[in-house]
Amino acid sequence: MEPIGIIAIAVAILVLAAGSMFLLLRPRGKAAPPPVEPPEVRIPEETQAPPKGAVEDQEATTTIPPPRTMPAEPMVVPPPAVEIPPPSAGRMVRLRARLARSQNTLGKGLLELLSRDRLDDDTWDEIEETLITADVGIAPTQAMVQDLRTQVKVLGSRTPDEVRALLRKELLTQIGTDLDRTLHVQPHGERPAVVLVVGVNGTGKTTTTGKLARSLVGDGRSVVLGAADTFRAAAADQLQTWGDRVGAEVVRGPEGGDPASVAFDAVAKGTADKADVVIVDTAGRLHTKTGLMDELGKVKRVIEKKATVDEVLLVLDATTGQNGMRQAQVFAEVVDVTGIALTKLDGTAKGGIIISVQRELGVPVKLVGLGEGPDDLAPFDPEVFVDALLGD
Ligand SMILES: Nc1nc2c(ncn2[C@@H]2O[C@H](COP(=O)(O)OP(=O)(O)OP(=O)(O)O)[C@@H](O)[C@H]2O)c(=O)[nH]1
Repeated sequence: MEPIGIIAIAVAILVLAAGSMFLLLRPRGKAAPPPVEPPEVRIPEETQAPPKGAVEDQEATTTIPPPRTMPAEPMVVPPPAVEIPPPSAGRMVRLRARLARSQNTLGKGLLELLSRDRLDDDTWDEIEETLITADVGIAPTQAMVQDLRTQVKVLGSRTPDEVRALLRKELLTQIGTDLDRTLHVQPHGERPAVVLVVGVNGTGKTTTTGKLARSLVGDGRSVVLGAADTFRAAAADQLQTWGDRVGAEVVRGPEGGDPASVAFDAVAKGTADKADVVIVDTAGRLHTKTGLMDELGKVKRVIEKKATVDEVLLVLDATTGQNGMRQAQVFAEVVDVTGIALTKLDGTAKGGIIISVQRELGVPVKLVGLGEGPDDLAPFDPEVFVDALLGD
């Protein structure tokens, strides 16, 4: 065969082979490019979020493997920082602006009326009404009007300064400047002084007990608190918070337990710790007079097995007026009240209650509550009070 023939046959074989290879390898139909799958990410078991409902089921099932982490260090909760409260002196001066509403009624109102050129019967009626509205009470109001009438006659024409001096003197006479308003909280040698806090619930009894503890600590005394208001569970917790803040021990009993037993334990603790003062917060429910007498009488008798009750503080809410006064009278008949803590005197126009409560109960107001802040309880100072009412 001619070389040209051989070449032609070889080319033909090559073309045939290439054609059949193309047919074999050609893709069938128009295929889409394969989707690009994201690479699989494996999350370590501990960090996977639990399926919905797994948290609730955790207690009921044992299928959740225990955590593989190292056991955590036990959490140490730092004890609450003990505060150093300010001393009680000068508090009433600091809080005098809180008497603004009583200042408008008793102070400015009376000053304006007494400064009129002619003081006719209508004006004296207005003066009387102002005093009654401020809760001065009927009998003290009549006494005040009588005194003021006499002195105005003596004076004749009056300068504003004279009117102010006249009213200042009269208010101080009615409030009393020579009553013993000191709190009896001196310890007896190794034995602490005991303060019993009584009064209707909601008057601010527990708050006043806590504030008093703060103020005594601020004056450098050591205090033990007795949560003998076992009737209201939250009262003991409330007192605990007050005590914790100033580092005062709080003795409490079971809810609904015997208040006398808590009072006894508190006095025992105060004696053992050589505390200066034990303050006992009582429930003093006004169910019946005999029930109240039994409860408070027992608390007092039990304390007297170990100590003496130096002070029985009656807490009275200044905003409750004559109704509060009637309730206070029941307490005064049941225990020998030695002093009154008049709360919520801030924001009330009824500052005259100081005059009526002292007259009705025959005991001095020793403390006044002038706000919800922890240091808003002040030893009552008649001169600062009257000057705050009359303005400078
Ligand atoms: N504005 C004002 N609020 C006061 C004053 N004293 C107490 N309060 C508030 O009166 C409310 C009642 O006080 P509590 O101390 O819980 O009353 P309580 O008499 O102890 O009540 P019980 O524990 O149920 O006996 C609280 O909101 C106190 O903050 C005060 O002087 N001024």
